Amino acid sequence: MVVLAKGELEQIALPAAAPPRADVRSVDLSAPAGPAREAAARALVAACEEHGFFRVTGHGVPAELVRAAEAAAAGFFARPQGEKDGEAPTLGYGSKRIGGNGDLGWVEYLLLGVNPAVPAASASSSTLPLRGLLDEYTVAVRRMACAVLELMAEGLGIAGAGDGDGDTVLARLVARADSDCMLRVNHYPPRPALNYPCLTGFGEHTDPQIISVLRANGTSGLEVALRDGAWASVPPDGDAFFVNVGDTLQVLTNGRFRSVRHRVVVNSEKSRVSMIFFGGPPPDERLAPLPQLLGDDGGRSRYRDFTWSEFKTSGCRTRLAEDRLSRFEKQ
Ligand SMILES: C=C1C[C@]23C[C@@]1(O)CC[C@H]2[C@@]12CC[C@H](O)[C@@](C)(C(=O)O1)[C@H]2[C@@H]3C(=O)O
Ligand SMILES: O=C(O)CCC(=O)C(=O)O
Ligand SMILES: [Fe+2]
Repeated sequence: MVVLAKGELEQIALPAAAPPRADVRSVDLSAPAGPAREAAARALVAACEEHGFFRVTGHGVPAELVRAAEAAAAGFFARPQGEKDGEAPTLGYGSKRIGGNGDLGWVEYLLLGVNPAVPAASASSSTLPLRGLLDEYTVAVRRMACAVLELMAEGLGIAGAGDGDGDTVLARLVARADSDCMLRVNHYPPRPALNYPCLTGFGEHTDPQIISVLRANGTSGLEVALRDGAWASVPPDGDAFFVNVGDTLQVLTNGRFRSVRHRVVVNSEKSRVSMIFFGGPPPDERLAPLPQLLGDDGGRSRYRDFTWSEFKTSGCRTRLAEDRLSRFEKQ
């Protein structure tokens, strides 16, 4: 349940709007080596440059695992409020407050680190099955995120830039044992019967990490900002995965890829459950445009170097909608 205090509803009310449908590009991760894979890699790069957003097909994540994780999450959100609140320390349960700087949304959520020291130890007997399924789901989606980054490296012509262990430079940033990855499960209850036609579910923002892999239960609500700033709605698709370019990937590509601004609007009678994997780098990783990608800009980097923990610390002080990269841009 999401309970808003007097005055808070006005903060998240939105005017009725039906943005046009986004033209979401599809990338087939299962394309066989050769011309088909080269075409998929080119399509991926074009989508990241143009929109910072695309759909992934041929992803290899078992549908049964997705359904089971989503059903277990929906079951958790249906529990009594007191039980859910009790899982704040173990499952990162929260409601209506996003981050610590006053952002509100018509949402309740779970927010989990992907590399906790002893994952199952923090789960109670009643949340153990949910925790186990979310862990299994995360492993599968993280693998997919790395496969997307491998294909991306091929499309960018930097696939030989690994250290010989098979992973390319981009995939390795998310694959390492100490990579700072997270899983978020959001539940947007149906829009309440009020005077407002639309509510902010999750306010507009860009994701700070390298890559986000999102899926939802076939309920609409996700919108992406186009280059001209206009919103476009992402058609609901219960079977697909969507990928967002994050701020860090914008930096690594020296601004060639676009960290996509997105939001969730609640105007549906159906509840929306989404699961998002955020692939972030290890805390001490120094981030800067990849040298191989500086060519197009005459060798000039648009961003100053920073570590992921520096970026995270500075980002945690910002409101959701703020541009977190501007302070790292070179003049
Ligand atoms: C307002 C905030 C919530 C957020 C941390 C921040 O200070 C700014 C970035 C927000 C965001 C957006 C993407 C992810 O949902 C998230 C977990 C993340 O890494 O950055 C959230 C943060 C959060 O909810 O704590
Ligand atoms: O719940 C969604 O569909 C998107 C949420 C989102 O953008 C986020 O959690 O960062
Ligand atoms: Fe997001």
